[in-house]
Amino acid sequence: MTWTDMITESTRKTTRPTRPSYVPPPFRNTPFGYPTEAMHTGSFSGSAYGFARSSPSQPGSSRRGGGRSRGRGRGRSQRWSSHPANQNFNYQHQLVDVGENFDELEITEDGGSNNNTNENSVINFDAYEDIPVEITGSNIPPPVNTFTEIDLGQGLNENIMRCKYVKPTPVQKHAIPIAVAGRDLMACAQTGSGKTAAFCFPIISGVLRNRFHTAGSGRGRSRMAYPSALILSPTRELSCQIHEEAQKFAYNTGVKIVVAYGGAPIVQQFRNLEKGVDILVATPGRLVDMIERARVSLGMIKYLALDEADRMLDMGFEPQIRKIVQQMDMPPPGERQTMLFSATFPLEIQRLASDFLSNYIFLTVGRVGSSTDLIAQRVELVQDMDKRSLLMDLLRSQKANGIHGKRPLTLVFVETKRGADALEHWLSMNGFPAIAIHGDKVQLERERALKSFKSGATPILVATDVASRGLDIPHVSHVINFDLPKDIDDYVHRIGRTGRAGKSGQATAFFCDKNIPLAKALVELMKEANQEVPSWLSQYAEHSSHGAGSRTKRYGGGRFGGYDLRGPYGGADTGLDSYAASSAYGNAVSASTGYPAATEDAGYSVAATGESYSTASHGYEFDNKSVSATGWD
Ligand SMILES: Nc1ncnc2c1ncn2[C@@H]1O[C@H](COP(=O)(O)OP(=O)(O)OP(=O)(O)O)[C@@H](O)[C@H]1O
Repeated sequence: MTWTDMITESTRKTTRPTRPSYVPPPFRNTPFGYPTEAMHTGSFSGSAYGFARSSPSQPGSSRRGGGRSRGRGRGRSQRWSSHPANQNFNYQHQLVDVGENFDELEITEDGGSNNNTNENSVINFDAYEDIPVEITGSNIPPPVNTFTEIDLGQGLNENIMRCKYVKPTPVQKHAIPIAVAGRDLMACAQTGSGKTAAFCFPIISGVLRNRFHTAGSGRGRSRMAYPSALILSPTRELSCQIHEEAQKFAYNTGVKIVVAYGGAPIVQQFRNLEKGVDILVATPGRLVDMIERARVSLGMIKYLALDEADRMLDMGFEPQIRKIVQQMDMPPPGERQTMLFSATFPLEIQRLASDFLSNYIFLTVGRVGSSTDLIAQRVELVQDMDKRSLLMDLLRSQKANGIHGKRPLTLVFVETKRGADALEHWLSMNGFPAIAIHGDKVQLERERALKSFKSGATPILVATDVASRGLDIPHVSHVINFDLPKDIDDYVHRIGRTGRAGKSGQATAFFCDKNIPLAKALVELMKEANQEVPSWLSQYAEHSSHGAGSRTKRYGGGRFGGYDLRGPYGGADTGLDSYAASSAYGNAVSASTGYPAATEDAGYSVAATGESYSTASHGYEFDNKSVSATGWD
């Protein structure tokens, strides 16, 4: 059985019975399952697509390939091709007809209605042009402006093109070179800004580089699986989404990716593991179960990524996470590479980071915990009893505004599971097709609800916070906080289900008396995202204390936004005390891609590296070499 047969087989036998097979959206409805003739004929060459520019070498960054000698163009391409691992997947590449296999992988039940072919190519890149970037840590690898500047390998580069990812997003520009250089990373970037690829690409590329053995399943008679990468995420749906994304990125490379999450039969997941696994995507609870049953060993883990790490703590997963990372057989920090990603990083997660990460780089793209200004935010003052009629008015008024001939999707967040069921029922009775998703529904119902919403069959999803994090659903044009969350970070993630990948979105919040503790944080957040704040909300904010949702409390006082707890030099023992006092960035790093002058004071970052970044508009300097870094260019 070929690898692609196996992957198709495993996808068919997925524990998610409503999704028998999968084809990544960008590849659907294309004659051969991929968009261009050039791809079909395999006419990419390393020099054309892979390795056009060499990066300045970074001291101390060589552990996992980042410090390998790098040539330019053809020379580097030849080196890559001669790599045994690369020969292996080139060989597979020749044997396997890409188009046929994409046809095999097609999702049939979507009926094409969830087809977002070409969507990535129309991403609004300009939307991120002036995003502020802050980096702390030592020996920071420089950012890139194109994917081809990074030595990700031919197979992955081809898949990036197939996905129509034309340029890296800002977080990808910075995070990918850092991760490819083998460095630990704590990265915070706004919702919908491409964090998934930012950790998937380096992991897949690293797995390919180190692939001298077959994927880690049982050795000898043991049925233990030995993945070399682990991606932890808080919810089942998010784990499934990351799994699908990663499969798309690893298509036809031979990298085996398996997902494990609760609420689905564990036996099927064991079978998937037995077929071999390089990258395991898992929720913490199910993973602990598998480890305790001696079906998964973490002894070979080289890459560990925690997506939405702060949410995992909120959900009470800290004991499981600590168990997985610190008390099992996982290699310690320094021997594995660890990455934490989220759009929000409250203080408690930074403390966890200091236990899990080694000599890490702290990256923030956009202000920590901020919402993107692609989302138009409105807040309506309303009594509890009037919420339903206000919701009805909103839904009626948007009914006419279709996207691509389809009705826009609306995500309505409520506080409780019972509230979700009740609102779903009430909306349905009133002629608004709605479906609910929450933690009391069995997994199959949750998946059906999500699928029906994604496809547009049921254009209103009533959800608890189970759907607030990470889910990437095209065409969500409006997020309504029917009940506001208690915590501002949850608000940020909820509204982040719209306004993704450079597209605009709308968010409406129903504010009632019990939300007064959130007023201050909400006003700060809205102002920062250049939103109009109603005067009544400002008044509430002035009269309320910091309250439960306070950003100041969450992010540690003083500065608005997050900062590196290790201090301005990222904890580096610089021996350069005098530099700490200097604000002139001498021998220090401050990275800002076109940081607006008005906000510059809130966004300093320094690290002692001996390099200097210029904060002059749209430019960097590395070791006196100018590198264009104008956000997206
Ligand atoms: N370089 C790129 N070019 C075009 N589209 C991209 C690129 N990177 C990511 N995307 C698309 O942007 C969307 C959002 O990406 P992703 O889900 O990774 O965001 P995120 O930052 O993880 O969001 P969240 O914080 O909500 O989890 C996805 O549809 C993804 O396919």
